[in-house]
Amino acid sequence: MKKMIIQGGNRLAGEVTIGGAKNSTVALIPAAILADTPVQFDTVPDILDVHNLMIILESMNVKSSFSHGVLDIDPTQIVEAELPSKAIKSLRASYYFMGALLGRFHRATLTFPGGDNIGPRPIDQHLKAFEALGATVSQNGGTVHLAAPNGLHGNRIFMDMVSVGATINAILAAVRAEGMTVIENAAREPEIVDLATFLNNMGAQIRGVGTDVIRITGVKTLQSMNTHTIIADRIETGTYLSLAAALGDGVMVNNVIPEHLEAYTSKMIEMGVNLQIDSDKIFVPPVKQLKAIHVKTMPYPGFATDLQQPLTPLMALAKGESVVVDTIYPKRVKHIAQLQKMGMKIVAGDGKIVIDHTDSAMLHGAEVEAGEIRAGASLMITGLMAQGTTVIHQADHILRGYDRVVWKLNRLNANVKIEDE
Ligand SMILES: CC(=O)N[C@H]1[C@@H](OP(=O)(O)OP(=O)(O)OC[C@H]2O[C@@H](n3ccc(=O)[nH]c3=O)[C@H](O)[C@@H]2O)O[C@H](CO)[C@@H](O)[C@@H]1O
Ligand SMILES: C=C(OP(=O)(O)O)C(=O)O
Repeated sequence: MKKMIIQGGNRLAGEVTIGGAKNSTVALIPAAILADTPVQFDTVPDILDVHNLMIILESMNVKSSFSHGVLDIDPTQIVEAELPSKAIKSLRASYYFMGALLGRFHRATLTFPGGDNIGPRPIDQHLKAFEALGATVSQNGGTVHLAAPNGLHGNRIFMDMVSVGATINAILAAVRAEGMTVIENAAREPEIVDLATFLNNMGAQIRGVGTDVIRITGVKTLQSMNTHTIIADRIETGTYLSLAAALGDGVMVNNVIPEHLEAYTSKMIEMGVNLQIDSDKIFVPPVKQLKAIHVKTMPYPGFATDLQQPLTPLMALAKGESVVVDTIYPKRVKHIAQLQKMGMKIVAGDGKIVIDHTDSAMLHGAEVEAGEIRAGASLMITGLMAQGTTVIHQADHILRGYDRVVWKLNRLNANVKIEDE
């Protein structure tokens, strides 16, 4: 495990460039094993999830190399093998190998995935989708066995709830199945559109992504002809927008898709942040006075659950009481006790999180723990705002999803380092 050490109190200024989206990347890498040719991705974020997915690929004799944001994957010599459970458990998205292996070999055996501990994260809708396509599902302790000896056949799948992961897994299993699959009540996140763009460019027939009805006509082969450029990470973007507003003297955030963040930027604007939004970048000027807001997390295009914690330090600066209701993960509260240790006035109860005005002079460095990635992001921003030294233990959670975060922050005039525990 690593720890992040922050000397707080510096004002930040300059430019930061956002990397490729974690939640696209972690679906694209498993999707690569559906190809009959080598594939290449660029603007790949340098995050732990990518390195762990590469370990999983290696176990199947799928060679990959990653340098300067370019990831090459050659799935042409893939073999069926036992997947390394430590790497599988290190991230959530390892469950995409269920859909991808099912699509490729018509069977898969995987241990349950890990990922952020943010309350219950069942995978019943993923399994329901696989069954609808003709797979049998059996579970044995922490292991899931999937088998479709007669192949996969397109079908109608109505998702009981809007799920990013289940929608992606259904796409991965259906893309090479026989016949047509219709996914209803599908999730509409931009990362799903990115995945479908990659697959369609290889010859897949996926229509309707970005709406709640996705139609997939199965194809026999997928062949990559070009490099796929991963979309910008909207959650990383939102994190830098928040920290720029909280302690910036003018920060330009480059490589942004503003349309993916409208629910978030509209809340920042409501708070009084005079964001200057351009086609692919956003300038955050120094902020004078902030108003309290109410936030309710929703599936896309609503306010993302992954952004409630990164916005929390900014809400603490606002005059009055801000309220967060996380409808996706009501138990996503791992940041609260840690932020209290740093002097923030924040409490949870009755299904909501209440953040009261905290003068930045009252925030002080402390020893805290990043219980999960976005809790870690809120501690990191608060540590930058606070006077003194903050040590964030379990910082691997942050490194799991924030591209070259120490380098990016220090270029903005922060004082941050990572050390082994
Ligand atoms: C790798 C990745 O892309 N992770 C994202 C993905 O996670 P993930 O794909 O795991 O999240 P889902 O969209 O599936 O979860 C949404 C809700 O549905 C519930 N549910 C989901 C599946 C299922 O089979 N049964 C079930 O009950 C979940 O408990 C949750 O309350 O979307 C989340 C919600 O936007 C984000 O926080 C994560 O960053
Ligand atoms: C919850 C998250 O990630 P994961 O689904 O990979 O655990 C996140 O990115 O905020």
